Amino acid sequence: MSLDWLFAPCAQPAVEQTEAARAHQLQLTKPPGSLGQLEAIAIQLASLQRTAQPSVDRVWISVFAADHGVAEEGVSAFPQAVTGEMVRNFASGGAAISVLARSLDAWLEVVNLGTVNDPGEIAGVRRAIIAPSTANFCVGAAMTEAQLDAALEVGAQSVRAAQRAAIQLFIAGEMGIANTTSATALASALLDEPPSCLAGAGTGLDAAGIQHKVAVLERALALHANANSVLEQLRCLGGFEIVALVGAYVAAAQAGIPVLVDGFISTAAALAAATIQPEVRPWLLFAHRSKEHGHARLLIALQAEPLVDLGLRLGEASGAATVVPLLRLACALHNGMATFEQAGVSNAD
Ligand SMILES: Cc1cc2ncn([C@H]3O[C@H](COP(=O)(O)O)[C@@H](O)[C@H]3O)c2cc1C
Ligand SMILES: O=C(O)c1cccnc1
Repeated sequence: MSLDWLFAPCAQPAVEQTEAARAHQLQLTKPPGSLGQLEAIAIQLASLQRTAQPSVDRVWISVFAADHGVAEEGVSAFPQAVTGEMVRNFASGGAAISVLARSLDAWLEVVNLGTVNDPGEIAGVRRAIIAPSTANFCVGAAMTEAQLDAALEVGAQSVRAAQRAAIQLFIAGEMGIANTTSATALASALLDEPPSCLAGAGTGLDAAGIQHKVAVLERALALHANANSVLEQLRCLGGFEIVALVGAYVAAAQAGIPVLVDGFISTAAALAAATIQPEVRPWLLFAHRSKEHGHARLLIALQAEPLVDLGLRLGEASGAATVVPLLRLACALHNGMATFEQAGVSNAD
């Protein structure tokens, strides 16, 4: 499989719609700028959707699930079997993201890229199995080149499915025990910062657990010190679900679909995507600041100002889904408020 598609150009936001939306906001019956980030979101969505009337009624959520070889180093508070068990829970409607997707009337696609405790064929799960797990990246590369290509392609396939459903906003999330270790390794490599500055509690490690995680990460980063392109860093340190997120973000930007990014793991993937192609960056909106320690640092690197900080640290796309109502309200205000002229309200002198 060729990776040529990954370097195909991204869509361009519509500058004229940015200007028109900005001018429109100034006409609405409120002091200029008083709706803060709600104004900025509406303007950004108008530009990305190339319309005077932005909307995020039609939302797509893909959750990519996969297991990690590095779990055998004891870096998570939970056992590896949880990944496969949660795939079943996503599909049967009991997971946080299942409830959020239902409440938002959003499409929910669950994608299994490889779980040790494989739930098999179940309704509502797309099987895109690459291997039961990545390899332990403390011992060797997490995956082969062919597996990297395949995982990127799985993410792009989700975007194509979302495109067929004519969706207006793409969200992706992840599930994979030990994937905060993989995401932290990736963040360390991309930012060239020590893991001690980025590692956090994940599912709930205590201080000693985090110290052990840092030691594991230091070993892994030393082993893969020669990985000096983003794709090589993804291959050596990534997970199948993280690589699928990268593929999805690039494909969404190429397709001209706005993306709402979730928490720490998704943001690490977003940084990888924007490093592969800087033109991905304008298509990304950032939902929330996760409680996971390294997230703030990743957001700074992406010059991203997330909309909320609710102390979330779940993943699964749950933080992004939680913020969709705010995006809908931003659009409703932009499209529905009266202008000074329409309402007969006096504007500033
Ligand atoms: C029941 C359960 C549901 C989850 N949903 C997301 N995660 C989150 O926790 C995992 C990452 O944390 P760590 O690196 O510490 O393993 C990922 O699966 C992530 O999506 C979950 C974790 C658990 C236990
Ligand atoms: O912010 C996240 O994405 C996150 C944090 C902790 C555990 N899982 C995911």
